[in-house]
Formats: sequence, structure tokens, C-alpha cells
Amino acid sequence: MTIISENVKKPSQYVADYLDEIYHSVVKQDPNEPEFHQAVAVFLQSIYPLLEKEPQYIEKGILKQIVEPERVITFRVTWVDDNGKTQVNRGYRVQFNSAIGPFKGGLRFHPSVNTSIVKFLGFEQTFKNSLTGQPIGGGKGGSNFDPKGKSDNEIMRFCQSFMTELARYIGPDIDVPAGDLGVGAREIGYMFGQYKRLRGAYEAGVITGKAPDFGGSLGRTEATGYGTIYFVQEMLKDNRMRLEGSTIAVSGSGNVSIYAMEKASQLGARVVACSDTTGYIYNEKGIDVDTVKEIKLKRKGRIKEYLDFHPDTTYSEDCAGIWSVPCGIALPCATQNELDEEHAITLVKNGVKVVAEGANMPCTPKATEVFLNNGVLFGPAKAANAGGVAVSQLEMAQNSMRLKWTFEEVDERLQDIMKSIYRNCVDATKEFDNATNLIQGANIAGFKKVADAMIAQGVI
Ligand SMILES: NC(=O)C1=CN([C@@H]2O[C@H](COP(=O)(O)OP(=O)(O)OC[C@H]3O[C@@H](n4cnc5c(N)ncnc54)[C@H](O)[C@@H]3O)[C@@H](O)[C@H]2O)C=CC1
Ligand SMILES: O=C(O)CCC(=O)C(=O)O
Repeated sequence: MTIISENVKKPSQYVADYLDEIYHSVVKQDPNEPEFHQAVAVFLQSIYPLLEKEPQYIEKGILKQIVEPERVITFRVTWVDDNGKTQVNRGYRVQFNSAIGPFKGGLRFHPSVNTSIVKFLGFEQTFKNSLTGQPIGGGKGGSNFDPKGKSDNEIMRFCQSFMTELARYIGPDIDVPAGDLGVGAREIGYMFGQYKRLRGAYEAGVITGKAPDFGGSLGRTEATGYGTIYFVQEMLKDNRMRLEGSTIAVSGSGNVSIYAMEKASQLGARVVACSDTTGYIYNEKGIDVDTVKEIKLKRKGRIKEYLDFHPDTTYSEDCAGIWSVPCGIALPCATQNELDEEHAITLVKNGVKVVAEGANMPCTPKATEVFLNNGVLFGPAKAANAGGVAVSQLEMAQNSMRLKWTFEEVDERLQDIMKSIYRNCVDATKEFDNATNLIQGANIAGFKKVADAMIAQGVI
């Protein structure tokens, strides 16, 4: 299997062979990790212009090291459900790379969680965190626990049991988890409470995404979605386009989607569609974000309930059908590989101009190729959704200083960080390939800083 795509300038034979070797050794070592292989392939495929120019990354074995996590921890999580029955789940923490700071990255609770998923997420997180310009390494974790249909007490008991084991491996200067799919402020609160009880100390900076009353940063809840829109604004500005008046389709209706929709609407765009695992809604005149918040955040209901409030809206049970909606901007904000080649072709036919990944790796490599080949501006996840982890780091900073910044201060810093991520990605593409491929820009800029730190710290 070749990892070099047809639509990019070819690397030299020496570099191509080396990249192939790295890729095949990853696949050989862990053959049952397709999501991790996908993330590694896209990364390797992007960084060759840097390797041609600076061969020390090959000579010093940096690539071999960077595709191997520093530590993969799996553990049993036992808990008792409301019927008194013992339940067993598996917990994971992948501490991927600590070259530029303590491991940092979210926890995902979803039945699909396995080693491949947490490794791909931890790998991506390493470069994302580097792009933020902040001193944070990459990690990720979670469990195959399904929070759907669980009572509040069951969630609490699960989180306490999960943290009882995880606490051995984390700390404000070691590894700092946060939320992700299925893990929000409630779960973070339960996990922080258990960590505090186990340690007998108030180490606020051990986890981020806490409620603002006990060490959380204002603006963290909104940060990933808002950050994605700030990134899109930069893409548009640079290409003489405007967010105002544009039509947007946003998949999902969770944390990232809701705040992307909110910021886009505040800035004068029209969000016409959003979805959940049960289907999608479409309204040409615009979706009312407050209604989505009421349904999803307060009632914990399904997106179909939107029609009870706005009956002029259409609903379809095919959640991926959202990509057939005509829109100028598409924001996949739900989950990995949710937007494939066929969806991309339909979006292009319907006139999409910009795609930015609010979720992690939501577009398949084939879909990405369709966008790049058709001149669609493409914002890759590790750049476009970095606002969440960036504000998590601001939370760590506030915890260390025992300070609390206002929402406006945090939001201003977030805007600056997203602008600088965009600029660094563009500069990297210009320096190395004279193209506007932000996938390449994000991978090169994110990798270089981590790789230089690894070289400086020696073979460890
Ligand atoms: N929460 C955060 O700060 C960050 C999250 N992300 C990524 O963003 C994505 C979403 O995360 P959150 O919003 O935090 O999770 P969440 O659990 O709050 O929301 C996920 C939403 O996606 C929907 N969904 C899941 N699979 C779907 C599918 N196949 N089709 C349509 N809808 C589907 C769910 O119904 C839910 O509305 C994930 O890929 C996550 O890794 C990335 C950066 C930071
Ligand atoms: O806030 C964090 O530490 C992590 C956010 C996250 O999981 C992500 O960026 O994918």
C-alpha cells in the first residue's frame, strides 16, 4: 500500500521509501488499529517537504519515535449499576508525547472507544497542542462505557471508579485530562471530586473543563466551537470572502457543534442544518441555536424535537444526509470519518466553498482529496478545533496563578491563538511547498516544534 497520494507533489525516492517503511512498521506492529493507521498515513504524507529540506529528522530517528506513544495504559473499570449488578468497562489513557509539556488531551466515553481510537486521537493531539504555541504535550483517553440511558448516580459511580485508577498516572505536571465526546462538565466534576479525595489535596490543574465555580475557566465550554469559527473567519478573510451572509451546515449538536452554531449566528451567518445520531434538521431560513440548546443541553432530547418548536423545519432520519444540504460552509463537528468521498462530491456539486473540521478526523482521506482538488478551502482538525485545548491550557495557567480571567479576556486570547495557528499553517505551506494545503501546513508546523524539542532532549 502506497501512502503517497496522487494529488500532491511527489517526494524524492529516498524520502518516499523512508515514509513507506515507517508506515508499514506501524501497521505491522499493530495491525488492528485502522483509525491510528489513517492518522499516521495522512501525517506522513504531509510532512515530506520538511524532511527533504531538513533530513536530520530522518537521520536522528525522530519519525520512528514520534509514531510510538510514550505510554499506553489500559485498566479495568468496575462499577455497580442501579439494579445492584456489577458492570465492567475498559479504561484507556495514551500518553503520546511529552516533548513540549505535560500530556494533555480529553477523555471520551463511547462504546466505540478502543486502543486504535485513543491512539489516533492522542497522535493528532500532539501536533494540535504544538500548534497552539502553548507548552502542552499530547495525550488522550476514555472508556468504552456508554453514558446513554445511564442515571446520574450511575455516571457518578462510573466516573469515580475510572478516576480511582487513572489518578495513579496523572497530575498537574504529568498529564492533564479534559472532556471529549460523552464527557462534559458533569463528568469532569465527578472525576475531579474523586481525584481530590484520593490525593487529599486541591490540585485544580489536574483536569480541565471544570465548572467556573471550582477552578474552571470561563469560556472553556464555548472554546472549541467558537475557535473553529474564528479559524474559518481567518480562512475567509485571507481569500476575500465573508462569514456574514454565508449558509452553514454543522453536523452534530453537542458541545463543539452548538458553540460553532452560536458564534456563526452571532457573526451574521445563517446556520441551516444540524444533526445528531438519530437524524438531521434543515431550515433554509436558519436554525435557532437557543432552541437547539434548550433541547440538547436542558432536556437532553433528540434533534427531531426541534420541529415541536419550529414546524416549518424538515427532518430526516439519515444523519449523514446533512451533507446533501446546499451550503457555502460545511462544519463536520460530530465524529471521525463521518464525511466520506460521496458526501464531499455532493457538497462540491452544491457549491461548498469552505470545510473546517470541528471534530477530530471527521473527513476521510478521499473526501479531503475531493475538497483539495476542487479548490475548496479546507481547515484540518488539528488547526481548526484547537481552540478547546488552547483554553484548557489557559485554565491550567489560571489554576497555577490562582487567578480568574473574565470571559472577555479568555475569548480575546482564544481569538489571538486561532489567528496565530492559521498564520503558522499558511506560512508553513508557503515555506515548504508554495501551496495552500493547510493539512500540510498544520502537520509541518505542529511536527517541527515537537521534533526539535525531542532532538534537544536526546534519545530518551
Ligand atoms: N469538546 C471539545 O472541547 C473538543 C471536541 N473535539 C471533537 O469534536 C467532536 C465532538 O465532540 P463534542 O462536541 O465534545 O461531543 P458531544 O458528545 O458533546 O457531542 C457529539 C455530538 O455528535 C453527535 N453525533 C455523534 N456521532 C454522530 C454521527 N455519526 N452523525 C451525526 N451526529 C453524530 C451526537 O449526537 C452529539 O450531538 C469529537 O470528534 C471530539 O473529539 C475536538 C476538540 C475539542
Ligand atoms: O481540552 C483538552 O485538554 C482536550 C480537548 C480535546 O480532547 C481535543 O482537542 O480533541
